[in-house]
Amino acid sequence: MQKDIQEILYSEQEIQDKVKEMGQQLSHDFEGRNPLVICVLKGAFIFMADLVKQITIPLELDFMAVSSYGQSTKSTGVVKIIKDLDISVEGRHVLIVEDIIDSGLTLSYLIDVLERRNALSITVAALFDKPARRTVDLDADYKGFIIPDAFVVGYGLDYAEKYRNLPYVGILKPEVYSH
Ligand SMILES: O=P(O)(O)OC[C@H]1O[C@H](OP(=O)(O)OP(=O)(O)O)[C@H](O)[C@@H]1O
Ligand code: HPA
Ligand SMILES: [Mg+2]
Repeated sequence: MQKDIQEILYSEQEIQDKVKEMGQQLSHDFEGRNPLVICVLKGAFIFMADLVKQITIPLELDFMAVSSYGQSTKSTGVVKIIKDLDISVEGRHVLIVEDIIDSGLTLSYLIDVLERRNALSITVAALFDKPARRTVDLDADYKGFIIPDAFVVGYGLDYAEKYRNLPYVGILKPEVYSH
């Protein structure tokens, strides 16, 4: 796997430090609100697991699986719900946990769905933000790292379902997906 990585952007330690900082901030900001924390599968599964361990207030969590990239490094533009939530968002303070915001299509679709289901508030925490690729006007409330316009993998992020188990985040060598 390592041989397919062009450059490591953030080490395991740098990611852990950032996640801790985000968890502390969220613990403060969501005090008394019993948030429903939603993990956007599959990419956010590691971030979610690490983040909730750093949040010290009561919360509930749930999972939603959506997909739009499939076997490609470009969004298909069609966001599909593969697994829906079990817990109702109606009247709840919702915190969406995402690994990355790229085009913004996934999140704008999700926010729209949750608004129509009458969530009381919707907040987004994303570990990585790639603003150069945005096609919709959208910003996260809590952002970990701003990254360059490159396809990245690791720490939950995949290319064609691979590399999710790398403990760091790196840029995938273009020759891995360009043939
Ligand atoms: O801002 P966008 O351009 O919509 O890209 C971001 C989304 O794309 C990835 O999910 P993907 O569809 O690859 O599913 P996965 O999480 O199962 O890998 C990633 O995990 C985000 O959810
Ligand atoms: N890497 C992996 N998955 C993604 C990316 C990325 O850079 N952008 C959107 N989904
Ligand atoms: Mg993916």
